[in-house]
Amino acid sequence: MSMQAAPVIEARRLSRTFAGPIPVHALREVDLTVQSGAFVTVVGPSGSGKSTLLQLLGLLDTPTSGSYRLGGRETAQLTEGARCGLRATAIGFVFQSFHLLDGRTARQNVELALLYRGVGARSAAERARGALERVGLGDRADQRVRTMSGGERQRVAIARAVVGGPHVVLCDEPTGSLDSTNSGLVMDLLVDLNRDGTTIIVITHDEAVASLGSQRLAIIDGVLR
Ligand SMILES: Nc1ncnc2c1ncn2[C@@H]1O[C@H](COP(=O)(O)OP(=O)(O)OP(=O)(O)O)[C@@H](O)[C@H]1O
Repeated sequence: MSMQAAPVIEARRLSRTFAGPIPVHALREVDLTVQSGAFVTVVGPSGSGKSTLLQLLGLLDTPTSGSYRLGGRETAQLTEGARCGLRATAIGFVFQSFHLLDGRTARQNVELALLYRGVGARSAAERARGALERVGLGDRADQRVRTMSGGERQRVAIARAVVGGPHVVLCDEPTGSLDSTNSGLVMDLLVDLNRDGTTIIVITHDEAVASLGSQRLAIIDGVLR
């Protein structure tokens, strides 16, 4: 009776080689299928290809070979403009070092994600406030990010990542700059968002974070399994 929806992510034999005197095979024929609502964790040692994988999945880099479908759409032939557009609407990013505008308020940071996509100012302000409430920072919306703790900054970054309703949220070592208390808060929040239906992919060194995954993967020397 039920029809299987297309996976959010479908990578087939995805490879990325960095050219040079000695070429680096950072990713080797990676196959990855992520269904809507999954919580994927990827662990691997330094240099194993984790960031390269996330860059490809986030349309920040293009594969040397292989196919990558995002939200049912093949991405290989997209123009740079179309890639940017798809990245802005389909993907939320959370980085280890937050990548926020420190001189702006929490709300301004979250709003910007919507304004870039052409959402009207008033609607953007409302949705930003809602997203900040969702991460427990409703009362901090007008505080400058510069004056916030690392844990609070990461929650602002998560609000920014989810505010546009992306297909998937990609997290690169989201707890890497946090102490254990704040790591715990951020992990709880990611689990919570996933329960509400957000598809999440996290790359991490942290076994505690990895253990949260419903789909747990490891990458070694560019090979994912
Ligand atoms: N732009 C680049 N040019 C050349 N080599 C690169 C480039 N980016 C990554 N590499 C190489 O590709 C391999 C995988 O790197 P990647 O950053 O994906 O690893 P990682 O698992 O994320 O490592 P870490 O945990 O230390 O961040 C490494 O050998 C790295 O040196």
